[in-house]
Amino acid sequence: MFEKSSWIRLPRNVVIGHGVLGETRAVLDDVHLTGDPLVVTSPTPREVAGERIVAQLEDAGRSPSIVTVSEASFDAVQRVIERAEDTDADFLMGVGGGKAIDIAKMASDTLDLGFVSVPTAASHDGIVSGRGSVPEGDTRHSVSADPPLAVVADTGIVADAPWELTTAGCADIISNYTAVKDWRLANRLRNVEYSEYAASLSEMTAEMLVDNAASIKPGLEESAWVVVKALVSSGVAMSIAGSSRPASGAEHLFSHQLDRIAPGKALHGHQVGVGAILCEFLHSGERGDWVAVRDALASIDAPTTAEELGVSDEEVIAALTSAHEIRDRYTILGAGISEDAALEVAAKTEVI
Ligand SMILES: NC(=O)C1=CN([C@@H]2O[C@H](COP(=O)(O)OP(=O)(O)OC[C@H]3O[C@@H](n4cnc5c(N)ncnc54)[C@H](O)[C@@H]3O)[C@@H](O)[C@H]2O)C=CC1
Ligand SMILES: O=C(CO)COP(=O)(O)O
Ligand SMILES: [Zn+2]
Repeated sequence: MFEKSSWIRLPRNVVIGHGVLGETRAVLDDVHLTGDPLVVTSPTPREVAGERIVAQLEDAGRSPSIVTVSEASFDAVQRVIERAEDTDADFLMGVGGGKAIDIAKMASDTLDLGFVSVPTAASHDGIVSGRGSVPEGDTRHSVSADPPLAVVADTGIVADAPWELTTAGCADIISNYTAVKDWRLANRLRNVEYSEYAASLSEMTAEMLVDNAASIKPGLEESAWVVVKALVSSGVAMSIAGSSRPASGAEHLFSHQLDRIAPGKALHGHQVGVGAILCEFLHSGERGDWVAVRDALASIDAPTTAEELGVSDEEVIAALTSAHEIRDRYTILGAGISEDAALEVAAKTEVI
C-alpha cells in the first residue's frame, strides 16, 4: 500500500486587480483575520501601500503597527518577531518586494501567526510560496514557512513600480526552465524527490510568459496582470513540490553567490536570468536552448551580460565556479566547474 502523505499548503484568497489594496480589510475578514496586524515593509512600499493599509484598518477601528526592514537576514526576522511580540500582533502582513515578504513570512511562521502577502512589485515568485530564502554566512538557506493565507496584489501599484522590477520577475520565471532541468537531473542521479505536476506547472508557467513576452510593456497594467499571475503559478509549483526545486536550480546558486561576492549590484531576478543562460549552455551545449533563453530575457529588457548586471567578468567567474558550495543541492554544476570551463561558457554565451 502507498503510505506516504504530503501537505500541499496554498493561500486561500489570491486577489489580483486594479485598486484591490482598497479591499484589504474585506480580504482579511474573509480569512477571519479580524485582529491587529504588524505590517512589515520597506521604505518605498511603505509609502505606496503600507501606510494606506494602516489607515484603512485604523478607519475600521483596528490598531495596526508598522515596521520597516532593509535586508533579508535571520537578524531581521528576529527583530520583526520581537516587534510583533511587543505590539501583541494578531497576524503579520508582508508589504513590498521579496525581502519584506520573506521576512514577514518567516517571522509569522516562527510565531505561528497568520500571514498575508501584499506584493508592490512583480519582481520575484515568493509572493505565494511556502518558502523563505535568506543568507547566513557562506551559505544560503531555503526554509519552509507557512504560505500566506491571502494575497492582495494591486495591479495599479505593481504597474507603477520601476520597470526593472517587473523584468526581474519575468527573468525569475524564465529561470524555471533550467531549474526544472536540474531537478530532473538530481532525481535521476541522486534520487531526489520529484513531482512531475510541480515540474510541468513550472515549465508551463515559463512557456506562457515567453509566449506573451511581446505584450509585456512598461506602465501597462495588463502586463502587471500577466506577470503577477505567472509569479503566483510558479509559487504554487513550489508549494506542490514542498521545496523551491521547481523554480530554483544552479542559476539560483549562481545568483546567491553573486549576492555574496558583489552585494547590492543587481536584482535577484536579473541575476538568475543571466545564470539561466549559463546553466542552459551547460545542460544542452553550444547549439542548445541557451540562445532561446537569452532572446527571451532580451525581449523583456532583462540583462543578458555581466556588464548589464553591473558586475565584473571576474565576479561572474568567481560566482559560477563557487556556486555549488552555497547549498547542498545537486545541479548541473555537480561538484563544481573549473575556471577554464566557466570562462568558456561565459565567453561563448557572451555573458562576459
Ligand atoms: N521565498 C521565495 O520563494 C522567494 C524569495 N525570493 C527572494 O526575494 C528577494 C528578491 O526580491 P526583490 O523584490 O527582487 O528584492 P527586494 O525585496 O530587495 O526589492 C527590491 C527593491 O524594490 C523596492 N520596491 C518594491 N516595490 C516597489 C514599488 N512599488 N516602487 C518602488 N520600489 C519598490 C523595494 O523596497 C526594494 O528596495 C531575494 O532575497 C530572493 O531570494 C525570490 C524568489 C522566491
Ligand atoms: O528564488 C527562488 C525561486 O525563484 C527560491 O530561492 P531559494 O531556492 O533560495 O529558496
Ligand atoms: Zn528566484
